[in-house]
Amino acid sequence: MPVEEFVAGWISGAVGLVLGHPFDTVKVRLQTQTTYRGIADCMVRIYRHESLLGFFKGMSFPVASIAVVNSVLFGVYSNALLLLTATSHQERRAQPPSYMHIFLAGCTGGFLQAYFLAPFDLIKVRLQNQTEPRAQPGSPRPRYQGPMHCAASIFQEEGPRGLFRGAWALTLRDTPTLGIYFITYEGLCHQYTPEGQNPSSATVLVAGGFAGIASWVTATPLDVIKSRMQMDGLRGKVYRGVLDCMVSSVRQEGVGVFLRGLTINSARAFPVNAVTFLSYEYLLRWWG
Ligand SMILES: C[N+](C)(C)CCCC[C@H](N)C(=O)O
Repeated sequence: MPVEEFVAGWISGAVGLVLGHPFDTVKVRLQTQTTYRGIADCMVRIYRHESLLGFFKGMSFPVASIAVVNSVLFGVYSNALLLLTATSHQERRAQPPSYMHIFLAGCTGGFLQAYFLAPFDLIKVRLQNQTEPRAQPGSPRPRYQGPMHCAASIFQEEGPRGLFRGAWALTLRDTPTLGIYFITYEGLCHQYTPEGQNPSSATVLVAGGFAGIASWVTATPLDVIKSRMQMDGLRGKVYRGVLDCMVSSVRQEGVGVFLRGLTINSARAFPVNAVTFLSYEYLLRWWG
């Protein structure tokens, strides 16, 4: 089983993640709190109240965990394609796999990574939603002191299953949309690359960026539900499941609720996934 894909997936994921984290914090706040009037208002208030550091809340854990999550995604995707088409990463340029195979391999990668991602994502969302400014003398202490404390508190208060709160919504969000992610990427690369050649850096950046947008646009409705399920219980409101969360969100806020965070998700998706795919391709060619 080729391991390069796993390592390349890890490094490229980390590069994309740091770049995209400030967007991500604004998104999570907009999706789960109702006090902000929009993206700009949210950014200004985070900056004023919590300084630049406010945008990077909850980042250390995802950076550490992306090693597992992105390597599972890219590693499983690439190895699933190898199983389905019997071609390696390099050979696929000359013999492109069918879109059906790309989609299935992407869905498999998405499905498996969701389980690794679930606890890390839960902790990230809980920390991002703490609005207290960072430790100033006399200020109230936030509920969670950091990622490990957050993980330990959830474990103590809600048991090991508590760490998987929202995991089902996350799996539903990621399985089809990661199929869409890889189809868009491979499709655009194929379109703009002469037969049998490697795509140019510009092509990889643009195809990666649009893959990110296509996948995030389709993922946003379930992303809203996922974030809400992860915050559930902390501030009252108890949803009976994914469907119940959908129905009660729509009843209270209208169908527009599914679009919450769409603009910011897309704005974040382009640069994050452009650099993710660029570093992924180059690492593999370099080791190739
Ligand atoms: C499937 N869904 C759109 C949810 C995620 C796509 C993941 C791609 C990348 N790690 C990123 O954070 O943008």
